[in-house]
Amino acid sequence: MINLSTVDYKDPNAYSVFGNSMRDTGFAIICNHDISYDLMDNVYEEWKMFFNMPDDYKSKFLFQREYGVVQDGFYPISISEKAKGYNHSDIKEFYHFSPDGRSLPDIIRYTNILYNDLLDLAVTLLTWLSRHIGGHYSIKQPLEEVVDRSCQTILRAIHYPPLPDSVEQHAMRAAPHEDINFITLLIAATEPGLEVQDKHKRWHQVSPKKHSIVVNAGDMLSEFTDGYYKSTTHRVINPQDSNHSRYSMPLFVHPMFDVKLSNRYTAKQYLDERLKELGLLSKT
Ligand SMILES: O=C(O)CCC(=O)C(=O)O
Ligand SMILES: [Fe+2]
Repeated sequence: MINLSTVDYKDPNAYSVFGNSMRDTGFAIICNHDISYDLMDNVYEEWKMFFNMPDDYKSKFLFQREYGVVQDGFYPISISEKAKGYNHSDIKEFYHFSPDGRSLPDIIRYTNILYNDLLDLAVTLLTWLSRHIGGHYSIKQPLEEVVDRSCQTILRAIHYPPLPDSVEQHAMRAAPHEDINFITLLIAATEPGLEVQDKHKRWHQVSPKKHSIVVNAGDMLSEFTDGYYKSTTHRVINPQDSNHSRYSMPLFVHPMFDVKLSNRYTAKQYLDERLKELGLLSKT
């Protein structure tokens, strides 16, 4: 069993339901929030259009390794990331958007607005966690104050294509992993497939309603709170029926680079170490 709560954003007690779910499972689902459903639909539509474009169009927006640490731009399937400890690349292509990054493809018009709305929601959710943890543990700084409101916080538009006839054995849409960042806000995907692992290593489907937002704790939040909110392993499994694409959109909220997460790491040191493990930053 996993006690992952759906939290009504307008419930006066929402901070406590949310905080308990994040503490117990590392995950929660937010419904009845203020982000426009039409906006979410429009952003999905524009990214569907982008991913349907020919490869030579998409490759104009290819990410560039020398561009800083979390690079913005397009990541084709051929260079998709490998989860820590896995030999197979995930079966997905994605685009990393941050407002400080390069200019977006012309067809992308609403993503910027959604990014800002999600970031505002993330800050509110972090104030809830600061309030929730307050009674239990003394944090170094209110969680909402460490958020990087620009370059490191990335909205990732993901396309998981229909599966080829011969999927490499063990290759998955997204292999089991924990998120590196502070918290993640994931707009409900267009198809099922997301699963979280409980303490007994059993997998559980996460089935958010359309337009709700799945929130999960990342490793940096765990490091910052001495493990009070733990990041939880999750994955995206391959469907039985392979002829559907799946789209999803996580916002990876990061702390500012110079934030001291613990005695061991600043946010920048922590991120560099993890990106090397994923093969997204060169090891030299
Ligand atoms: O596509 C999803 O539902 C989850 C994606 C995810 O976990 C990630 O990109 O870190
Ligand atoms: Fe993830």
